[in-house]
Amino acid sequence: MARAFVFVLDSFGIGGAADAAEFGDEGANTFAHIADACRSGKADRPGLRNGPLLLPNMTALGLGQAAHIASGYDFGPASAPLLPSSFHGAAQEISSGKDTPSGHWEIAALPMRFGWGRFPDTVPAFPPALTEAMIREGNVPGILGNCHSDGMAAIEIFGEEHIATGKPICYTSVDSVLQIAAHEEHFGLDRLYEFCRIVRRLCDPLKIGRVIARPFLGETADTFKRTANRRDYAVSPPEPTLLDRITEAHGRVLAVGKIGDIFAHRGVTTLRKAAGNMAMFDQALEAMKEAIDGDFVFANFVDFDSEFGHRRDPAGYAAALEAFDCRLPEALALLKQGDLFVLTADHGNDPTWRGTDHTRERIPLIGLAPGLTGGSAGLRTTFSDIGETVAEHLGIGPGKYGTSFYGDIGGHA
Ligand SMILES: O=P(O)(O)O[C@H]1O[C@H](CO)[C@@H](O)[C@H]1O
Ligand SMILES: [Mn+2]
Ligand SMILES: [Mn+2]
Repeated sequence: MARAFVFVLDSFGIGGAADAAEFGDEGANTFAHIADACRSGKADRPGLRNGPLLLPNMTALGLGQAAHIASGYDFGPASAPLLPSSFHGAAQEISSGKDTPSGHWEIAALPMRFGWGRFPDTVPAFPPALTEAMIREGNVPGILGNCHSDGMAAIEIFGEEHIATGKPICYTSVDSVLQIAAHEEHFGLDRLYEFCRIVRRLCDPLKIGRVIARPFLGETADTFKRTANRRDYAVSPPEPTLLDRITEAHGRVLAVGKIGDIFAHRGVTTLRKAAGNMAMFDQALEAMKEAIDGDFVFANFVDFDSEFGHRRDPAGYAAALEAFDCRLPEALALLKQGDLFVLTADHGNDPTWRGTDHTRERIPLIGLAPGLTGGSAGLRTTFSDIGETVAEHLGIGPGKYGTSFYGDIGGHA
């Protein structure tokens, strides 16, 4: 028996996806372009950060090697010594989407190769029958938006009209999402959640992955601010995931952050939530301390994606990575012999790229397995290899989709 920990740095892609061109993302590379921006002084921000990207702890786990495996990128500090028992590699996604559920479900050994519905980039974006049903069943006077949009732009453009009319702001993106922004006080937070539950049901036949509540506060376009009360209403995974397999084997899944929502709370034993990466890190440490043999701690750090990737803010993203890296030793210090600790990502979100959407990229898999030899896991053909490695580590039989790399890093023969 043993314990396993997977921390997902939401959107921390490392480029090189073989199918990036099919997504309009050829050349996108979240990590490399942040590092390049830092190196050339383009990610300096007084009072926030300066100079080259410094990630000594992730570098010691093999981030540089992982980047090189994924795209040939040379991070430079990759020549620094690696920690004993550390391992590194990169993985290609096989799911058809580059969204958060696709990435996480594939990590949890359930790739989604087909099947998500999406709304076209037209105005209106939603089919009239859906819009009519949302208004009628949701008992609202109409909807605003009805288009593809960046979330902050949607609030800036429609927020004041929303307050005046009570019409929720409904928008989408290239992902399989229908997002609903509404004012926490004028519209009401509970009412927004209730409206989202109704829209969730209406979206089921359209195979929309998530309906997302995006509450905000403020009174004018220049003062609107989204709050931490975002809530995702996801469809249930269509087959058992690693989380179900672990709980069936009587292990516990200790989820941190968005993980509960992403898996529609299936296979989740306990859930810890917090606002902001640092508070989330505190929660992840608490989960690590609580974990006993057979348990799996699965944590998501969403700020990288929502605060910096979608906002196309390389300096902010770099600062968030550096802050995360600084805290990593606290997590590593909690590891015992026989534990498996993995840092990875669910997709890319290159803050130097066009638009505001995710980018199709490979993901890093770096970590520490005290007691094992560690080394290179190479380039994996699916994110599911991470889930299968966790399964093998926890003594759970193999699933249908991925291949464990546990043997490559010195695990069970
Ligand atoms: O611009 P915001 O509202 O953050 O939207 C983003 O959030 C959605 C869910 O993560 C993505 O599909 C993307 O559109
Ligand atoms: Mn994500
Ligand atoms: Mn996102």
